[in-house]
Formats: sequence, structure tokens, C-alpha cells
Amino acid sequence: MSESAVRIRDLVVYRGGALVLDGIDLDVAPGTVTGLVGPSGSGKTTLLRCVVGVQKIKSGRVTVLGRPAGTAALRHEVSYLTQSPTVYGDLTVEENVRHFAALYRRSKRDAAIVIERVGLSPKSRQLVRKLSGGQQTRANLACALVAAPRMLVLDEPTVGQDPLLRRELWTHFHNIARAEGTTIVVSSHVMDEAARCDRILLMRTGKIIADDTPEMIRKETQTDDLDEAFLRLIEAPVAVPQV
Ligand SMILES: Nc1ncnc2c1ncn2[C@@H]1O[C@H](COP(=O)(O)OP(=O)(O)OP(=O)(O)O)[C@@H](O)[C@H]1O
Repeated sequence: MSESAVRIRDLVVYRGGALVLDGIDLDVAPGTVTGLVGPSGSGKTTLLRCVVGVQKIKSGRVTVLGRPAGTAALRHEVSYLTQSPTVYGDLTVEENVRHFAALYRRSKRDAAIVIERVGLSPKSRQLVRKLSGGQQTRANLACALVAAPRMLVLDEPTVGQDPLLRRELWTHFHNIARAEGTTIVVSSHVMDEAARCDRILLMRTGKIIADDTPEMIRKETQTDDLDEAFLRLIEAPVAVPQV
């Protein structure tokens, strides 16, 4: 078996004095698309932050592409799309993406390709601050994609996007996973997106309570409706250890 792209062991994180990740163990295979779902506040963003190496952890180990998460050597290998855009509002879409392209030694042509991919070619020369929220998210995504990293960590990348564009973006995520071996870990609140993942991790109060393919999650919860499947899993009683 090939080495895991992400390997997490007994990860514990506190934020603001509260336990937010409660002993997470996880292996993610290279070239796969893994979806992170769960109620608001269940710890999805915190887990993504740990993978990127920007989260202070209490204990445990997070290894990404064979190195400790956050090490300098990973800076060019891992792209992180946060929920709030990090693009420069006073630069155009094209200037922003070219800036990131230059940082990662990619060409202007690479920049143009990803701008097209996220459907922003018609807005390429527009200042980012004059774009809609959904368009700004796409500009941000273009900056993450242009790096052509080995690992993409995406926190709700399709918020505010229309269904057609969401479908195109998801097709693109799968294409780069398959063709380039990019490992993608993506959080989402949208169930039809979760259904497109190779594997789903369902979080509840800092723990992974389900970890399977969408098909198996449907089968085990005896419903074809993934929304309903997650509700059943989330509302299931928490097992209390026998003493
Ligand atoms: N900057 C912070 N300081 C203190 N606590 C925080 C901070 N950010 C998040 N938390 C807490 O950590 C917990 C997990 O938050 P996290 O953002 O990981 O959840 P999430 O599952 O990504 O939620 P959402 O779906 O709403 O984005 C929450 O209880 C939240 O209140």
C-alpha cells in the first residue's frame, strides 16, 4: 500500500479553553477526494487547520506527505483555501492569480487556465473587491489551484456558487485527483457534494463518528437520502463506555 498522504494519530486540540478535537485518528490515501461534513462547530475547520499546520495542538501527531504538518518543506506542496478570501481586494483577479502563480513558479498561461476553470475569465480584469462574495471565493480558489499542489485543503470551496458551477468545480477536483494524484480534503455543508467524495468523514463534537463511502453510509443508515443518513448518525445516542 502506498504511504498515506495524511496520517493523524490521537490528535487533541483545545480552542478557547474548550476541547475541540477529541483524539482523532485518520489516514488519507493519496489521490483521493475526502469530504468532511458535520454540524456547525463540530471541528471541521479545526481539523483542516491541523492538516495545514496552522493550528496549535495539545497532543498527537499530524503527518502530511511524510512530513510533520506545517513544516517549511510542505509550503509549496499544500494549498489551503480558507472560508474567508485571502486575495487582495485592490488587485484584479488576473493580478492576484498571477501573483500566486509566480510564487509557485507557474506561468501566466497556468494563471489564465485556472481563471477559466473557476469561471472567472469574463471578470479577469476586474478588481476583486468589486466582485460578489461567490466570485471572490472563486478568485481565492483559483489562487489555491494555480499552485498545482500535491495536496489541496479546501474549507467550503463552493459556498455561494450556483449548481452548474459547483458541478464543474467538483468534476475538476476529481480530474486533478485522478490525473495528477492530488490529494483533496474538503469540508462541505452541501450533501450532493458530499455524495461526490470518494470517502466521507462525519464529525460530531470533535470526533469522527462515521468514515465510509457515500454508498456505504446510505446502506448502513438504510436511507438513500444522504441528508437523512447524516441526521440519523448525528442523532444516534453516544456510546457510553462500560465500567
Ligand atoms: N478562534 C477561535 N477561538 C476559540 N474557539 C474557536 C475559534 N474558532 C473556532 N472555535 C471553536 O472551535 C469549535 C470548532 O470550530 P470549527 O470552526 O472547527 O467548526 P466547524 O465544524 O468548521 O464549523 P462550521 O461548519 O460552522 O464552519 C467551535 O466550538 C468553535 O466555537
